[in-house]
Amino acid sequence: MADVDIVNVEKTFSGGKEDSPFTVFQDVNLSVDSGEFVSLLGPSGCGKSTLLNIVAGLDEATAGKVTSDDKAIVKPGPDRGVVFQEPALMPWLNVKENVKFGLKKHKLSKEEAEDRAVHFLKLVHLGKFMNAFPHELSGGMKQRVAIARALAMNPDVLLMDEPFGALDEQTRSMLHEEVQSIWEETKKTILFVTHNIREAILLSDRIVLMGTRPGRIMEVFDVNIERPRKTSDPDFITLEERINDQLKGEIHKVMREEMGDGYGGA
Ligand SMILES: Nc1ncnc2c1ncn2[C@@H]1O[C@H](COP(=O)(O)OP(=O)(O)OP(=O)(O)O)[C@@H](O)[C@H]1O
Repeated sequence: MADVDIVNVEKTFSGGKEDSPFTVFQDVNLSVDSGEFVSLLGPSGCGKSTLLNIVAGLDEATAGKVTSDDKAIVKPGPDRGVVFQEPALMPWLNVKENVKFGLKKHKLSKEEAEDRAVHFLKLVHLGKFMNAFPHELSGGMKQRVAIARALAMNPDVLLMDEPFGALDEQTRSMLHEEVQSIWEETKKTILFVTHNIREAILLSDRIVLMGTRPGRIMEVFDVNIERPRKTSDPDFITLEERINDQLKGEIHKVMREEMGDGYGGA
């Protein structure tokens, strides 16, 4: 297990809009405890994916520092697994081979790699589909393979960027249950990007609401609701409304700036 510390982080893209430097966010500070489930929520473009990519080591902060267990993050590492919205499986490999492929750098014996792949595929309920090929799977099943692939590498931190964004409501809901039980069983530290307020409340210990223009952390909500959570729970509804009000205000701000006088929203 490991924690993540994001200290005074800024990200500026040099070739931003109209080719001038574009600062996505500044002074972002966030500590994620070991074993904690934290969601990043915010309007499109506020920099959720950019921040996640910096923690993954796939992108670099312009200023500030990001550490995991006090070690500076400068590149991707086996201590951090990433699951994206698109599962990006290799079509020529079957399900088990796809999971084992991710283990190549781990220098495991053949038996160990096999055991790990089988264990995590069973954990995501794909025990019967180990020999199937990606084109034979539904979107939800493909995403389960991607989750098993990330977990098989045994990372301390799991970084998930809208992993269920492309799935239908029912599949999404099943995967919510699976992610919760995996998290409870493995006690991974999870940083989870989503647009979906309900998804964030269902899964997280804390929800970090990000705003845009300038990108920043607006508010951090503790989700003190007993698990398993129900969307009909009065505490759930109250928190959903609080977050929704803040998020709506932020989205209207973006629309007003983009559309000027032509915008008829609140
Ligand atoms: N490589 C890049 N070069 C220039 N600008 C970029 C680059 N990557 C992202 N951006 C800009 O940075 C901002 C933040 O993007 P990012 O994808 O992190 O936002 P997001 O909150 O994850 O959005 P969404 O919810 O729509 O996925 C956007 O305005 C985007 O256009």
